[in-house]
Amino acid sequence: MEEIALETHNLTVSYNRKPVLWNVDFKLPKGQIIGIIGPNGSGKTTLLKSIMGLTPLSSGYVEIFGQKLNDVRHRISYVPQRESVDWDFPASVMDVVLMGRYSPKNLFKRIKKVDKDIAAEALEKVNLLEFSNRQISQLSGGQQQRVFIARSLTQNADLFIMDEPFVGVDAATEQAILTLMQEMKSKGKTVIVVHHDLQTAKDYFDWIVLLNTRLVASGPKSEIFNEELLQEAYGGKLNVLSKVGELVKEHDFPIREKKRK
Ligand SMILES: Nc1ncnc2c1ncn2[C@@H]1O[C@H](COP(=O)(O)OP(=O)(O)OP(=O)(O)O)[C@@H](O)[C@H]1O
Repeated sequence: MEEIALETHNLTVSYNRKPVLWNVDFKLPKGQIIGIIGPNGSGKTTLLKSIMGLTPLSSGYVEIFGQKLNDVRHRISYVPQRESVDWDFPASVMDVVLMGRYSPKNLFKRIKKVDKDIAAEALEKVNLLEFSNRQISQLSGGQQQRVFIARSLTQNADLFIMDEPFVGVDAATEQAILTLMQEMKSKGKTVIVVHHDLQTAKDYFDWIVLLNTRLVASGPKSEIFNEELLQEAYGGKLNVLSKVGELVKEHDFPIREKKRK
């Protein structure tokens, strides 16, 4: 593999002694858009939290750009799941985006004009500049999601980690977020996204990690979208996703991609 952005080694995480991630071991390439996919409760959010040091590991370790989290924290931007945020705190949209300009090392820095310009530019990118002074609690769900992405953009990170950024957003916002991800990729950034929708995963990501408590597979999407692996990850739930057969057929990537070239 080319350069590695992130690797986990025998990662096990338990809640109340019940493992929700079991011996998860993978390496993710730099400069790609990576989807973490799996059914409800398969440990996707827990995986992101353990990468970010927000949940204790039972065993194993994580390396980011070959280093420990604390040495590279300033190079990572994390956008949590929208439901996990308390949206009632009193802060304007601009305040929230400006938070991206602080880091644990400079918590008390003074915000300068350049920071405000960067924040305004990020808000412009997510089409929310006109809402700068609005209280964050007075935005729609999709708009709140975009504010968090704007905050993430101001951090000048090399690795972006996002938990379900497409949930509850309209088609235009979904497209805007995808475009931003592509832009990040074109600048050599790595984007890791938790995503639950198999149907769209095939279009959105370059690389897929299939998770169901343990690692089912990790690889370029052309290698991952086959019925056997999807069955392994989704098991009986695949019957619910009635179109999975079509999905696999439709997803004859190697042939299609070759034709396109
Ligand atoms: N703080 C917690 N305490 C106890 N159990 C938890 C906690 N957080 C998550 N779990 C459990 O761990 C398992 C994995 O949860 P996680 O949120 O990581 O899954 P997920 O794949 O992100 O799910 P979804 O697609 O539904 O968001 C689930 O069974 C969940 O109930």
